[in-house]
Amino acid sequence: MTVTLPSPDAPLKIGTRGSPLALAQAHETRARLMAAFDLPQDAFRIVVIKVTGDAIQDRPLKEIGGKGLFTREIEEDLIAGRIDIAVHSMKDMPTLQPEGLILDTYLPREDVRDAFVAPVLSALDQLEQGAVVGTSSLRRRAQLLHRRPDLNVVEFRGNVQTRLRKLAEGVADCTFLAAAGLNRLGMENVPATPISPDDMLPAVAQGAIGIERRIADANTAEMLMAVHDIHTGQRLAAERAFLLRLDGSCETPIAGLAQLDGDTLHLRGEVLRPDGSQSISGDRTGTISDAADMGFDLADELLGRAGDGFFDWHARAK
Ligand SMILES: NCc1[nH]cc(CCC(=O)O)c1CC(=O)O
Repeated sequence: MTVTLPSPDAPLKIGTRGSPLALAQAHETRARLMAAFDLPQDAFRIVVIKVTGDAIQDRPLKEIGGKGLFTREIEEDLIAGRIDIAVHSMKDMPTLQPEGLILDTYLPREDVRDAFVAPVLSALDQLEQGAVVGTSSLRRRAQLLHRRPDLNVVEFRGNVQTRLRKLAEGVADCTFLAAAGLNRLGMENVPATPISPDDMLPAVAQGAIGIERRIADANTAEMLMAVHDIHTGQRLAAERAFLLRLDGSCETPIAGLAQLDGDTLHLRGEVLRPDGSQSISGDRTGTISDAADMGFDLADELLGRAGDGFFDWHARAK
């Protein structure tokens, strides 16, 4: 099949949220497509789409509830043809997409680690007894409380810039941000120390950008193959299968990371109680062709070890 390339007269419309990080990811996608096909910048149009999750800033996400708070409007525009592709942070994406859409193109993954961000301190163990940690991530909250039950975790919503401002205002002693986000925003000046995945296992798909499209749009599928990163795809296949089997929603503290060593895939996963009182983790090693099965298998093991009742808060929250 020959690809019909976009042009300034018929640009490819790239849908994205309007946060600085989302825009940086859309710009990276455009730059990679421009390079792959030797296209000018105006062969693309970046379309900023307002989503519910960004509009409501004063309430915790779990109170607003509902799935797809950051994606629904974008996916509606994609289905309706108002945009041709949508660019997402893969870690914010549900494991299943709406009918007619597919999310199987991934750009090369950035740093997967979480970073410890504090004006003065450089590591978690330097925090005083009872120190205040700002985060809106259930996973980070549970992982921190598991290690340091004395910490005082407070809700910290908003985009990266908002959280850094709150930190500067002294609302919390420290916060945690994905290193990938800081790198993509070029924020080298932020006092951030990356944490080894051995100490804090990242969210499934952290650091990966995904590009969603209409299944029926064969031309776009062909184009996107030129920017897809196979290794990221193999790692996310394992991680997202793990998440799918656990029925991961935004209400469940889950962590997962797959790493490649040649053709060998190593997957680690963790589930926690939201209050940090229990953490259950495990790992699998296999070949890349078994990626999804490794994810399902590890999830089954952790579910079995967790036993009845472990996920009860999840049922209650629904
Ligand atoms: N939930 C917000 C979100 N979604 C993706 C990233 C960072 C970039 C990435 O992981 O790809 C962030 C911010 C953060 O966790 O600090």
